[in-house]
Amino acid sequence: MSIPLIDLSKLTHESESVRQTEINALDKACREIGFFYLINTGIPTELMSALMREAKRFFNQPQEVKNRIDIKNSINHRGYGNIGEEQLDEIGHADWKETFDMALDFPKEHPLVAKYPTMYGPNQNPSDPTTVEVLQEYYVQAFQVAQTLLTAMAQALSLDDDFFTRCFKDHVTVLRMIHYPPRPASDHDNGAGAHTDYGCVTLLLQDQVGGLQVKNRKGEWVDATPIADALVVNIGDLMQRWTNDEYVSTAHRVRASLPDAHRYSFPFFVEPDYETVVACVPSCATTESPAKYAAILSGDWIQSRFDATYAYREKESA
Ligand SMILES: O=C(O)CCC(=O)C(=O)O
Ligand SMILES: [Fe+2]
Repeated sequence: MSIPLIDLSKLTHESESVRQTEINALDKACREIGFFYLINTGIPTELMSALMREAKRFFNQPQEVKNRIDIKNSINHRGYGNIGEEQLDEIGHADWKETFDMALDFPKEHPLVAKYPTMYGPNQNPSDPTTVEVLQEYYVQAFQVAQTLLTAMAQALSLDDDFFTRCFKDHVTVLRMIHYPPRPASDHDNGAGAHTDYGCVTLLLQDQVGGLQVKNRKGEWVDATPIADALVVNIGDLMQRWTNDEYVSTAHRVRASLPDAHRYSFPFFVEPDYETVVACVPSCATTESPAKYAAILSGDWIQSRFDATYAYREKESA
């Protein structure tokens, strides 16, 4: 099974038939593999290149500079994560990668920060203002793409257009930069262990190095070969649960770079407001196939997944 291609510009096309054909293709991809390439996203190529450039500059800094914004010093999961910090595959090795996470910046006085301090709050920004500017601009543009996609998914599922997007007022969507450094030839090749994503959807920008693999229904690992300017989109566990398993959250992994290659990627984890009640969407439950999961708060779910994969959070909660 190969990974299908969806054209974002067609999802809002003025021609009803073009639009409907693409929405159907999107729906099929979400049901059958839970992964697709997204082209014509509207995100300028220059912005993608700028993000790549800033990531290289950021990760290239001395270790002690990066450690000043260590994610371990942040209770709301923002900032720099060193190699070995995260282990996505619960039974394998820690991941061979370093990361930087940012999300919406909520001032300390905001009531949601007091209520959910581990999810809301300030970012830990890189010291270079250009890096911060590029990250923020990309966050805004990627969020627009997410809104268009979520609207099309609502249409595909015969829901109100804003069924999903209305849950994104105080959302906890995360933009992450990842650097997979060259690994010693003798070491394990676990760039990112096999896992599913926790949230609604993930929009991934990757460079041309390759390494991302997706598990198909037969259990075979299929390469998500990079396509220039395209995003790789996948369904997360929360969306699978929301749609009563109609849309599938599929396992994927990253084989670590070769001893001489650096890889950079940028997942954008689209996650709704903490207090979004995730209960089976009406069109996904029938008398033959009733709702399988109890309603939960989106934030409670995401939080429980973080705690399982981050060493420092495990220690805190232990
Ligand atoms: O780097 C990649 O290509 C994928 C990363 C990923 O799957 C994740 O961070 O959830
Ligand atoms: Fe992932």
